Amino acid sequence: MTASTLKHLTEEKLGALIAVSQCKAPATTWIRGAQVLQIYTGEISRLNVVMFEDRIAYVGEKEPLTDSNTQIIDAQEHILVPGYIEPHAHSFQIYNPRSLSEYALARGTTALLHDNLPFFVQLRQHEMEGLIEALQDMPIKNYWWARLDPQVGDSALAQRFTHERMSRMLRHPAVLQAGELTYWKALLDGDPAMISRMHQAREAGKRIETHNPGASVETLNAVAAAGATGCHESINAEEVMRRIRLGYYATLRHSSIRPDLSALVKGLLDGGCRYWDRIMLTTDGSPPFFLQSGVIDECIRIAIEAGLDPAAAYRMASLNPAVYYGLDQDLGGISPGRIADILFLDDLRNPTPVKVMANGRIVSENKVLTLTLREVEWSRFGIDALQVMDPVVQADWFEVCPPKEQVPVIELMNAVITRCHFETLPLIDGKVHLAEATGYMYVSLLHKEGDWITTGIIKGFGDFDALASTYSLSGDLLILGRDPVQMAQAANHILAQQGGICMYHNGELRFDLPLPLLGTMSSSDMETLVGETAHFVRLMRESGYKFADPIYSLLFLSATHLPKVRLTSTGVLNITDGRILLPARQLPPK
Ligand SMILES: Nc1ncnc2[nH]cnc12
Repeated sequence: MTASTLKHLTEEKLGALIAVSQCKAPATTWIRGAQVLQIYTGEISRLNVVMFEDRIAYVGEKEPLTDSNTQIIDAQEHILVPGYIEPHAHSFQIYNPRSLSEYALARGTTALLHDNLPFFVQLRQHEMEGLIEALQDMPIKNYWWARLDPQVGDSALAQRFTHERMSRMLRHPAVLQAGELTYWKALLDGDPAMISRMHQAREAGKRIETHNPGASVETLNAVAAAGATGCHESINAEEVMRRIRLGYYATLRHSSIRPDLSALVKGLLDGGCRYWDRIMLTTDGSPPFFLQSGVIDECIRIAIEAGLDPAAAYRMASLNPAVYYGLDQDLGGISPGRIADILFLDDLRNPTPVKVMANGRIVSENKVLTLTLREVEWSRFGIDALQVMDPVVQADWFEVCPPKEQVPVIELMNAVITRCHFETLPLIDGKVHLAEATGYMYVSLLHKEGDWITTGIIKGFGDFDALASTYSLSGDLLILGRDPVQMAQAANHILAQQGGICMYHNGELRFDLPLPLLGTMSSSDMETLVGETAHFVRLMRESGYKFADPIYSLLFLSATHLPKVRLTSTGVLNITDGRILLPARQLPPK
């Protein structure tokens, strides 16, 4: 390991910081006369911020020693706040860790914690570590989480979580937390492998994020007893308070599937909440279209508009995560000794910075980066086109042959929650026939290398001829539609291009988004992806999709951490009791 997330602090630099702080050596940068939000107290004062290279040496009323090399930035018009920290990024939602980094940095998010899930399950360990390293030494600080479970019912993926790999991940200096813990049920049932992973995380001194939607006080107690320290699943103020009372940090979400932040802040204010220091903010892996109005800057704006004292809102986005992850000696405040990640605002009520300074250099003006982040050579880390079967999918692969007269139908209740009804649908030769059944579609999960297919019937997803996607949590192909012939055409299209999302209607390709990185990520920049994904959402709405985010619906149809029915390698699975409602079919060997 050579690179590091924070620039190395040498003894020489420490000496220089002391000298600059006392005007015994010239500053390299002096931000003159700005109003500074003192994040530790909430005061706003007109102060000088003085730097040696990438670190702050002095904050106060005195003027620094300068020389001809000192860069002086006049900031009388600006309010300075610390760089924002996104503690919960799923950096594979059509964008990739680098494109998200660029976009977030341009808007003032100077540190990200990335989910390692698809990378960890698909890459070899040295590739995973290579990827982490390739994203180090940047103006944006890229930290990671280490998953404890694969979040899909696939034993091959579960086997990748070996003791040795977990230990390497958890000891990695760029990994700040374990989680998110979605198999908490197995942990509470005493699963030795899960207990061992929690123990490893604690021994490594890492935070543990859990994923406990709707959890009771009893469940939260048990998960905290097992070592969990944070949870981002609160959907009302009482759930936030329940977590804080038990010692958790609570992260409030403004995400495409849970845009709860405004209501949470209002609920907490109405309830007289006085404890905001253990609260953080996240966009929780929202797809590009949802990030159009910003990243953590947008979360702060929403919190302020909901009535929160601006100083508290900024603290939730900077100091609180820095303290939680043990980084506040280096990040989270504009104060001596810290890295100079400083945002220049026009107005405290507008958190989108007009200038972003990271590591002591201006890196963005008016949401446009003024430098280029280092390229990542994805293929060096095994991040390539998805290895898939040949494009030989046939229409009859999507047939659904229910064992009894009643067919288990998956109903989408919102963007991500499903439930199952047993319904009577037209059958021809024992196969479900949807030609006359409005609102119902065929849905399949096809193993990416063509070993098996799980088929079923879905309603509530809209009404279109065909959609195929390699963007799925299990990494397999999700294929939906009313017309099996076009479904096969759509599947073959994305197999031929080794990854992507496409839609066919009336025999025509209506939408085509190649995803050349592991079938879930594009190599285009975020601005392009904001447009592409907004277009996809529009098309889906026109096709009858009614919920907040069709991209998440695709991702999670194969994710077994959510209720109540999912598509898996063994069949259509009832999550509640583990029953297979429709078994997967093995496909003939190629
Ligand atoms: N648990 C999860 N896994 C993957 N992506 C997510 N986005 C939000 N929650 C997620």
